[in-house]
Amino acid sequence: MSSEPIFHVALRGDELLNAPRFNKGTAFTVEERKSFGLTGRLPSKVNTLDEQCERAYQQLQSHESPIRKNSFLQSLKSQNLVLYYTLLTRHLRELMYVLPNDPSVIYTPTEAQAISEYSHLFRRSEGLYLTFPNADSMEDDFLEQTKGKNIDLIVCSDSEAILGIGDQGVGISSAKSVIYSLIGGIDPSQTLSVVLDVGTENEELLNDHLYVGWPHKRIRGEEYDQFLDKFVQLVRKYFPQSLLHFEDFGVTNAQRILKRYKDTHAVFNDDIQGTGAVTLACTMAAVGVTKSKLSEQRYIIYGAGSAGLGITRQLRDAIVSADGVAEEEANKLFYLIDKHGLIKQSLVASGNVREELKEFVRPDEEWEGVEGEVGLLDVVKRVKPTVLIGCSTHAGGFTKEVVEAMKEGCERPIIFPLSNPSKLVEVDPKDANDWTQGKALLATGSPFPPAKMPTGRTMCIIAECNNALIYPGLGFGAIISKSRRMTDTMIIAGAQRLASLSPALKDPDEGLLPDFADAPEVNVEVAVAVAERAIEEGSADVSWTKAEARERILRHLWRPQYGKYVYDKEGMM
Ligand SMILES: NC(=O)c1ccc[n+]([C@@H]2O[C@H](COP(=O)([O-])OP(=O)(O)OC[C@H]3O[C@@H](n4cnc5c(N)ncnc54)[C@H](O)[C@@H]3O)[C@@H](O)[C@H]2O)c1
Ligand SMILES: O=C(O)C[C@H](O)C(=O)O
Ligand SMILES: [Mn+2]
Repeated sequence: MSSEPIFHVALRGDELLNAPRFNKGTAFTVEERKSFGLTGRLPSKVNTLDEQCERAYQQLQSHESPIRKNSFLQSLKSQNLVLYYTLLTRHLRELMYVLPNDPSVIYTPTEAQAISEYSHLFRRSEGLYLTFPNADSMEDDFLEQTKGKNIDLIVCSDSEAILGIGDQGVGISSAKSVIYSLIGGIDPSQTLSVVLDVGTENEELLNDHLYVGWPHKRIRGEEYDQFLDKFVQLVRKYFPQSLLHFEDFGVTNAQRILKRYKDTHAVFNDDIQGTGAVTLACTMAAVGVTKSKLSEQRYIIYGAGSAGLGITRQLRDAIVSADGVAEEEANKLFYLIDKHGLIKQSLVASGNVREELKEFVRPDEEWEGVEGEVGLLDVVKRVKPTVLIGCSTHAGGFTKEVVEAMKEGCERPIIFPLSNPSKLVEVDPKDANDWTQGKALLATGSPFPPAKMPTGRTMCIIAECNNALIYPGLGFGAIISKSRRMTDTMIIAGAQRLASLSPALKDPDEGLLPDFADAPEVNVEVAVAVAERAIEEGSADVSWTKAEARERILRHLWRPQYGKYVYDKEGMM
């Protein structure tokens, strides 16, 4: 007999069919139809989940463009969660990764389009919308939405810096939250996605009468901080053991907010820490291929925003802890470039450098002889970096001259153009591969097809260095160990585990990071490493030991399945 779980459910009739978490559609059995008042509400055939999946896949295929497919899946999600996640799980490679001419449907880059067209594609609300003028009712709204739920994970965004496409007013939290369930195995009914609507500077949205967000200029300063703090305190009060994930906040808020709360709750900024972790893993794999150390590299970070600083700090911290280099010495390995050129002393004087970048400022003396701003090509030529990482949103910023200069400076340049979505990539990896005669070690932020090699091996796999390859596991590791903080050391442990799974370490012709199709297994490993570390360092709040982490994680992984329903008026709703 099957070990189908039994659920006690209090909903009946249309209410049950309209609850995506419980709806099974035509898969309700004859018995269930009788006890839940569904016999007359469904056609007679009882389908299996397999048959429903086959039908849903056919319907999905009938939509031609990725954005239509994305909308179809969004509708499916609002109808039947188990079917939605089953379909995604079975077609993970195709829907999450890239086919030759078809970009990822549910994530970057199609999700960027879905967010920018949010108000026009809008059909049904999901999660919690906290809008600035409704701040007075925030606690009631929060409780109304979370009543009876045991929330482990809250993903929030104020949408100021969505990917590289800027201020979108509302959007992203639910797409990031889906990845936690799909790849990380976190039960979707224990997650909450939150839109923090504090207005927008996006004129196009403000002038669009169909815009569904609050049509007002962005709130800033003290009022913004109070609004955000009210929300964070609700999370701490009602779900003290939850993980609070921040996504796509603007550069002036991201680091500041993380710093404010990191010692009082398990908070995580994906663009800073998730990106830092996945890029550290990818760089570790690349230096593994070149048989060198992190501390033996010279790094250019092109774009010193949230991701740029997160990556720099993560790499620096790993150099200090793994290679035993003093922090000040490690800082000197980095050259940060932003829109006004290299971050050096005279730029600080002109007020163009954020406080948090100060430890990475280069001395002016280094650049004597270069007039005005020091550009990327100047730095590449003079410094001969071995690693070039892009998180600038500057499409095409790594020109042929820059890439060729990288190759002149070292045998196997490590080049990661990480800006998303695909159209903002600093260099098409195919070009970088050609311009370096296949010598560059490449990874991108959005999925790209393999590049053809000029000689030797036929294909070069382009690793997808996207935080989604690691944040679900980092999050699960923190949640399962009931950690009250997400510490830097827990993140480094996750990144090291991910690096150890790099296919390129076994065969240098393979990708630097595992394929996204393997992301669920990879994230189990990451979660184990994080939970083990949390227990070891005392951040965890559980009675079990480090040796039990794997078994606990495997036992708690959520995977979509219907189960058998029994009507119970005291049951779930
Ligand atoms: N691959 C990933 O997992 C991942 C994760 C996070 C962010 N990203 C991508 O990285 C990019 C930046 O994201 P963010 O959150 O750091 O945004 P951000 O706004 O915080 O940072 C962007 C920075 O780039 C700078 N910049 C703009 N034009 C530039 C130019 N021509 N030359 C040099 N610097 C320039 C900006 O001044 C800013 O400091 C986005 O495209 C985002 O999608 C990728
Ligand atoms: O959303 C992504 O694809 C990665 C990252 O968080 C980003 O902001 O680009
Ligand atoms: Mn992001």
